[in-house]
Amino acid sequence: MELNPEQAAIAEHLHGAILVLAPAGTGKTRVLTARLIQAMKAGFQAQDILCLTFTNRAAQEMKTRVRQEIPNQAEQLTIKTFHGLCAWMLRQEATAMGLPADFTIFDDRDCQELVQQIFNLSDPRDVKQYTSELMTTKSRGYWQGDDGWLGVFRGLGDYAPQGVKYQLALQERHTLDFADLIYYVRRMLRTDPEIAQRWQQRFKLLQIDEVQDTHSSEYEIVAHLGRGSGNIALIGDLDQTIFEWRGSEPELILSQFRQEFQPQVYELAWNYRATKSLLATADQFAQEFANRHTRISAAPSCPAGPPPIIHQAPTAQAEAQWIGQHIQALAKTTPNFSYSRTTVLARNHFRLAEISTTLKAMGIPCLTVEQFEFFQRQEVKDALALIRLLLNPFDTTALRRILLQLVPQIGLGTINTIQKQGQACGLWLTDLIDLPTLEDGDPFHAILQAQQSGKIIVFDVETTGFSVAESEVIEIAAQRYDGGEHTLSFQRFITNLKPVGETEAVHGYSDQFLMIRGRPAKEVFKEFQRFAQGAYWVGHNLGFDVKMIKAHARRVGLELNISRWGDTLNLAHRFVQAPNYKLATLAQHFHLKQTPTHKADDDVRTTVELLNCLLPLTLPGRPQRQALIQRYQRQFFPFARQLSQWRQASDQLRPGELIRQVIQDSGLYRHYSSQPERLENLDQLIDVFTERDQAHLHPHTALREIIEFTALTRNIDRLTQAENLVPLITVHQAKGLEFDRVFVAGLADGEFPSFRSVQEGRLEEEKRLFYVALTRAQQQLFLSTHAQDDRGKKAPSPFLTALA
Ligand SMILES: Nc1ncnc2c1ncn2[C@@H]1O[C@H](COP(=O)(O)OP(=O)(O)OP(=O)(O)O)[C@@H](O)[C@H]1O
Repeated sequence: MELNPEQAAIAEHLHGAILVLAPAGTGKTRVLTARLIQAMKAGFQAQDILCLTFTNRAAQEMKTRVRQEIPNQAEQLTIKTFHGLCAWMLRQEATAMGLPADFTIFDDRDCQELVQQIFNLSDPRDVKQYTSELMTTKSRGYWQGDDGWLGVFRGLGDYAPQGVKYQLALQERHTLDFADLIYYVRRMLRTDPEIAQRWQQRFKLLQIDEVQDTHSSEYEIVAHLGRGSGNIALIGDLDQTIFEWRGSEPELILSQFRQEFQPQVYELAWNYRATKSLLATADQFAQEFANRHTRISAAPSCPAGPPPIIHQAPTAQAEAQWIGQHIQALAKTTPNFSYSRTTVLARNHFRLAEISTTLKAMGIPCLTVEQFEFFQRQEVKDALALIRLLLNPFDTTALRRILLQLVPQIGLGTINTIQKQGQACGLWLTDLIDLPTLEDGDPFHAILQAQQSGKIIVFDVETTGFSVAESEVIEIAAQRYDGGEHTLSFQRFITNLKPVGETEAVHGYSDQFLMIRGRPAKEVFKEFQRFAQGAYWVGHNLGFDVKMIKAHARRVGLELNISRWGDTLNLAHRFVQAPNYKLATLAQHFHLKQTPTHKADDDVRTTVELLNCLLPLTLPGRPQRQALIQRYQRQFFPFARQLSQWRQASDQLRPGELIRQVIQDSGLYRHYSSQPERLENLDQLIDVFTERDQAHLHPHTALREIIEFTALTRNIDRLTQAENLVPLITVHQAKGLEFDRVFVAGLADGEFPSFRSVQEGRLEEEKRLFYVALTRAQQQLFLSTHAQDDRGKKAPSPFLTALA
């Protein structure tokens, strides 16, 4: 990869802190990629490097480029978005944080649906606004006092109690929203010194792209991770700050970074992206900024190029046609014309939707806003909800969706009654899709019965990681529980086959210790099976442990029969209001004698005591729960049976095969049989699941990774150059991208700059947004507007006037 001397100096500066602030098109992304390669050549291990990008698409592109140069190491690099990084960290630390280890992630729409229910809203604009406020408050907030979530949501004023309700609903569903990802990581790093220190030592080299759009809570995490090695690079362009409305605080972050890390500052002067003429236009416009940070200069190799074409059409329809005609002409006259190298940008989705209708009618292949939102499409969301429910049996939001769409005998009235009446007695809607619960008539029937006959075993395991296919169980501790009096205990170490590596810091057992004290896995599993024979298994936050122990036993040729088990985390979620659900917090809440220590046998003793406190809490609501189940069980049985069959299949089938079967059996094809486009999308979804399957992972882990991808992925991540279609995208989405030809449409006053942003005092950010639009073009730029729409005359944008 060719670099100029300034770029090369940055790529080679690997030790210590650096700050690169440089204008659009000067090769920041190129340098970051080159720097990763350089670091590995200089001896940094790929697994010690962290690179944060703004989109999954950018992360993917960077990985692909590194792979071309250093094929066998690229996979070990951690190149992620902020949310991807946090999800990955929390997955590893979930148990210590009192979060369910099998949590799933809610996308924006799921959050909005929940907000709509909890805040009882009808106007979609209100739903969006409330959701956004909730998220901002949470990702900024930190809870210091004893008032728990109420403290976090204090900023919401009178609505704080609803904020708490929303949070409890997430908790019940074993899901985290995007703001939770940031929130929990910050809390973890602030409150758990052991974990904080471990993470501080985790990476030896860090680089963060697009720093201008980073929140200070995100910076807090990055700064923490960077403090260990001090090798941290921040890169960005203050003139392209376009997310302050969503809470980014670039000036504050940079001043903190300068103060703490004393970075060497680099600048990049030459723009390699565009023609001299287009750069002169961008430069002219940037003079409008109240506070300009960088100067833009054309690299000597840049061609002169034509000036931008500016056009005012009489109507919006005529403007769209003008764009279409130009694209058609370009396609005819340009050798090797590629539709995907031409884009239409606009300030809002409405304008793009209008233009896409016209372009489609003119036969121009284009990728519309709707197509970008693939994972949000109704039929796709239906199929994803089914899979989510397989992975996470507590996902009430997914269940509500499925019941309303696919189970005709269950309507909103039934769902609301169960949820409302269930709240008072500890019954959840998701209990009604659990076959054993339907058969027993109460979710706690089996555990209460096992308690009476002294047939509960409480257990805990230590493992070498969180990969179901690869990690090993290295310790099992268990106690037979008979009401707390007489206990028979079990405790064994297992010799590991692969080195424990970094996980030693978590469980404290070295390879050497396990070699001396451990025994072969198969022997230990067999003994444990004998010990636990006929008992009901219980543990704290053990959804993940059960998967691990089953998978490990299967690898050594043993089928462990753990069909039913109970979780004290689940009991606590239903019957205890605690600031969090870590074992230690609950031990404190109930004043238990035994406190947990992270050692499996101590934790088992604590869990036994905890169970003693929790089981009596299930008794008062028992008659109401039984009555509710009896009333509705017939309606739920067929779906519960179906789900149980899929769940069994999910242990064996690869994700692509599983989703195909689920889509077929669920009746989704039938449901959408009259809408071929939706059927096509379902088939496309099967393709996504097949393509993204990582064959080396356990089917469950692979499935979870894909579901996480569908939640974390942003619209723009689906933009691929391979499909030869003109992408129609908002300017915000175009950040970091480049195209041969760019059309910026809807440049009317009130639309761009947006009326609302100007009203709210964000004209400067609108200017920067327009600057981002101008700097996406490599060869040609078309700026257009219209003189009139349904509501009357429209003046050209002042941004256009500034270019005249
Ligand atoms: N030294 C170089 N020689 C030739 N081309 C270069 C050089 N450096 C960068 N480029 C090209 O210039 C273009 C812009 O580079 P890149 O996308 O890395 O810039 P950037 O600073 O990240 O831009 P932005 O801030 O707008 O996202 C790309 O097409 C890249 O390949």
